[in-house]
Amino acid sequence: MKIKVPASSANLGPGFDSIGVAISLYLTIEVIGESDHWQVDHNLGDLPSGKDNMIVQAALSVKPDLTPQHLRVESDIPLAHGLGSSSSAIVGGIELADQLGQLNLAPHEKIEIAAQLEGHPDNVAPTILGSLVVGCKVNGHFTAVKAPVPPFAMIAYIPAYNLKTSDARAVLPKQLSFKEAVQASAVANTAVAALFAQDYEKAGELMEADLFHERYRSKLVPELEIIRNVGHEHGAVATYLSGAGPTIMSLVDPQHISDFVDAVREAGLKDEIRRLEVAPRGAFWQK
Ligand SMILES: Nc1ncnc2c1ncn2[C@@H]1O[C@H](COP(=O)(O)OP(=O)(O)O)[C@@H](O)[C@H]1O
Ligand SMILES: N[C@@H](CCOP(=O)(O)O)C(=O)O
Repeated sequence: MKIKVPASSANLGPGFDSIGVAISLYLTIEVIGESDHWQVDHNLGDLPSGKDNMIVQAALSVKPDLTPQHLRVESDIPLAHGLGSSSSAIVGGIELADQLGQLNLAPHEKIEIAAQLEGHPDNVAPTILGSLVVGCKVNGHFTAVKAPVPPFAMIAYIPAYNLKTSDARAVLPKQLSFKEAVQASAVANTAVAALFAQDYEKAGELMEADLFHERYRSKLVPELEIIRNVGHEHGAVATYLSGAGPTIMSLVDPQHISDFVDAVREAGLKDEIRRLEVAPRGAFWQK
């Protein structure tokens, strides 16, 4: 049995800690069988291979008495690159506990557990539900709503360097003034309204008008402004910092993909560019 868990791209500009979209790169967890200790064989460098692996930790946080398993983990989600690898690991662990422990958790219960572990729902909610999701914490619990998926190609520029989410959060201010907070939230609210109205001209402008995080993080990811400017001339409806970065995501009119990619190259950016798809389905099991 295998669990397949999609990646995710969070924030979409002003939806900081709130909006995310599931992406068609996958973490795969294969259950080989019971063992006398937790064993995680993986292709992910020096990540833990035992009980201290994040997937196992998430599973045990749901069901501490789970029988240890031998797992084989493969992933095409780059680590510490703003594509939600840690959220996919957490969601994978919750799915594992749900299946092995026959817990029959409902999607909203999985979101609650995963968002508590991750601290915010923007990656975990789409990773569980699939497609584009808006969520928040309210009255002490997490809530999430699916939104229409924009009909554009998701073109990711994936810099070679890593950026840990914790490092990219450390550059954010502790406080915003009341005036700034009102303006930042007004931009986010209107962006969400435009996404639901499927008015992508307005949505694109608003997705590029974030005031919560990108202006503080752009010094860590200087490619953001370059690609955003290229996008304005070459068919992108919006370019945003994917999660905490360093991946930069552009929503591009499918007719303009090669023009856009050529222009990014002409701007001197040499790292990986990938066309990704929105994953319509969240984490699932297969035989
Ligand atoms: N499959 C996995 N198994 C165990 N730990 C993982 C896995 N995927 C990610 N992680 C942990 O999450 C960290 C990356 O999380 P983070 O800095 O939030 O970046 P991102 O979620 O954007 O990839 C990795 O360094 C590792 O500690
Ligand atoms: N809202 C978070 C999202 C982090 O996503 P990740 O993919 O970088 O883990 C943030 O912007 O810090």
